[in-house]
Amino acid sequence: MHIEQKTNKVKKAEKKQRRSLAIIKADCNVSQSDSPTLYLAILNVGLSNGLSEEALLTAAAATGGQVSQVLMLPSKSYCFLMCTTLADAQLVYDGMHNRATIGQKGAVAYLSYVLELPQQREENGWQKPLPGGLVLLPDFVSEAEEAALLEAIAVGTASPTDSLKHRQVKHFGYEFLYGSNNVNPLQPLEQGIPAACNFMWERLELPAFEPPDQLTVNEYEAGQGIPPHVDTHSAFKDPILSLSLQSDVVMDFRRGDQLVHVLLPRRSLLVMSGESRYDWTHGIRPKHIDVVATPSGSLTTQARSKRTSLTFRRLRRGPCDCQYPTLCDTQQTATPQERYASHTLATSCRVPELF
Ligand SMILES: O=C(O)CCC(=O)C(=O)O
Ligand SMILES: [Fe+2]
Repeated sequence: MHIEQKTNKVKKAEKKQRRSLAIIKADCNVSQSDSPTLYLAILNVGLSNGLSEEALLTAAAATGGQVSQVLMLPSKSYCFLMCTTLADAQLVYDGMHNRATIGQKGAVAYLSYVLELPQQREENGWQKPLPGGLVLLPDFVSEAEEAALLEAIAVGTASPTDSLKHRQVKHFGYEFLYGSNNVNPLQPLEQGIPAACNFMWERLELPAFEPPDQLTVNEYEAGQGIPPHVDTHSAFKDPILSLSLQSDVVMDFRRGDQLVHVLLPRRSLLVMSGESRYDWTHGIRPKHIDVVATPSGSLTTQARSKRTSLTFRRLRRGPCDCQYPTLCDTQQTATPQERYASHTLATSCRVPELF
């Protein structure tokens, strides 16, 4: 009886596998391989039936096999992995084939070795150089300094805490107005940037650095994020600084069809200047688990916890004169008169649905 049941399970798997392999051959021109390869097709589960990249990587990691690339295809009930070595691919195959119930309603994954990955439509955002002008300074503050900063921003805020759709914010120096994506330079808040932050400016060692006069504190619960946006050009100068406290997170930078993932470790400072400040959007996807690259280049998952970020900026007080017109609210203004007026009017950013 037991053997009979097992045979049925194997038969069902083989049937599903054959059907799915015919589909990926037709869809992506990818062929099955009878002997192990680095490439695995994950059949019967995919984006179309609720499988996430994180859930797939978590299941693969549980087999002990290392994965170096994931390819999820929109609206498909299959996806692909590339493993780091053949031994890794075999571990993932043996550990997941006809075992891993990672799809919706416990749908089981069937695996098959394939000769190659399909022609990639989505870029792999991990193997890319950082956008120009983006600098990440790990361990910029110590744990003791992190605790002192959290204490300093928790007390005596002049602006009330705002509860945005997806996160909590507080402002110092000037309030950031989410309706217009701008600040009113004529209305400083009673409370400026806490003096406890000042030790950071010397540590930066940036020539001709003007200390910031505006601070936005974002508090993200695990699973919360911020939509892709560019900080309004006419509102703030270059650079923009973002200090990550309490949790690591992955920030995505995008320009046209380019995508670069940047892991922001807890206690690191991100300096956005030049191209990265003006010509790329930045955002954080609302997820509980991040996919991150390991030093050896393979991919793994990492759970987020509550993160507090401190974004330090300096008001521009005039139109923007950057070299990057695409996302520049000043340069996208229609007439010279409007261009002149843009530094007094609250202008909205060109990236819609910002916050
Ligand atoms: O949380 C962060 O590091 C980024 C916040 C941000 O981009 C902003 O407030 O404009
Ligand atoms: Fe921003």
